[in-house]
Amino acid sequence: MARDRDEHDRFTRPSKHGSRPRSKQRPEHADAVAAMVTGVDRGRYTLVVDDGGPDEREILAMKARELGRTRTVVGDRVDVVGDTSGDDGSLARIVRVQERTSVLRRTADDTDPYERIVVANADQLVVVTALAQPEPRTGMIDRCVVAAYDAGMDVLLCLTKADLASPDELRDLYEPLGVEVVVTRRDDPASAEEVRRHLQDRTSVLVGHSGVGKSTLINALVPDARRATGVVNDVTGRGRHTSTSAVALRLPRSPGGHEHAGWVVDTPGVRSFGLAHVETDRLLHAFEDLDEAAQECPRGCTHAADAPDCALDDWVAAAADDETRATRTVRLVSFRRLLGSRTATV
Ligand SMILES: Nc1nc2c(ncn2[C@@H]2O[C@H](COP(=O)(O)OP(=O)(O)OP(=O)(O)O)[C@@H](O)[C@H]2O)c(=O)[nH]1
Ligand SMILES: [Zn+2]
Repeated sequence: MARDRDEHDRFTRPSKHGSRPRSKQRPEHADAVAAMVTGVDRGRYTLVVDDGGPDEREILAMKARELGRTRTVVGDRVDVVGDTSGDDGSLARIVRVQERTSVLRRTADDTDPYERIVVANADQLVVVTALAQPEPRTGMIDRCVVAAYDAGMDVLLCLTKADLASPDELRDLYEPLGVEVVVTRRDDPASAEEVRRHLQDRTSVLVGHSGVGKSTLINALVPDARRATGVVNDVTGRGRHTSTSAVALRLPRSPGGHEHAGWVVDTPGVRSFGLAHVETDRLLHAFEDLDEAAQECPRGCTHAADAPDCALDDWVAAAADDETRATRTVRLVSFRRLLGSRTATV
């Protein structure tokens, strides 16, 4: 499978470039400052330095030429040199990108060989879906779950507009996959609080289709975020938030509380996840029980419903009682649904 070599190598073989300084590095880099990327706009990076500390500040930076093609995305931990004061007009230089703990990727569509990194170092993907207006689309949710599990991230399914329809069906569909579910409605501030508890101390990426209430939710969580809500002008789209790149927003600290309240990354440009880069085995790792059972599968088993001698079917059949069998069946059917979503069109 074709990949963006540069990014792939950095992620899976960090030892090649390593964190040890390379010989051609200039001595000034020894006193580089650590920072996190919170926004990217046409080659200019917004960073936060001393996150949660006494000298916390936002600075602007560009990439040092020596970084070459290495892509830098929101969530990246980087080292910067130069003017890191954050004063008006100051500009620092990013000289290193630290190894990533997670990489949320997508391909533009399922036949596109080029994958893009959406966000680095995030813990959880929050899939915002309206219970009605617009109708929920399980194909889209499935693809988000696959992308998250492939990245090694947890999934929180946030079901909005609970005043319009019941969440029960979707809950039953996603809880067996290990997905946590929260239900919200605009007129119930306690529901936003529950979402906030799930976001505490973590970096979460929010995705959702237009109109699902994502901006409404973000504004409730991050009061100074000012994400544009509602349709302003159908023809020109003017008056809407026009940014299409990801941006990290800090959750406000609770009074007297945490040093780090967590980050939410809004991704206005991401409407769906192409999954051409996802490998079955990586997806399987997100399901511990299935992963273990699949050790008995024939070599090269696809684990699909029509795969001959797939040990996952034996695992269901070998259940000690009806209840266990029912639970295992739901797990396997759900997993196979996700497998299928890699090639389904939405
Ligand atoms: N009935 C109901 N409507 C809601 C709820 N939350 C948001 N809405 C409405 O749904 C519409 C879309 O909300 P937004 O927050 O703008 O949705 P969005 O997902 O950010 O969509 P874009 O702005 O197009 O990206 C608005 O008219 C909101 O007022 C809710 O809990 N119940
Ligand atoms: Zn199998």
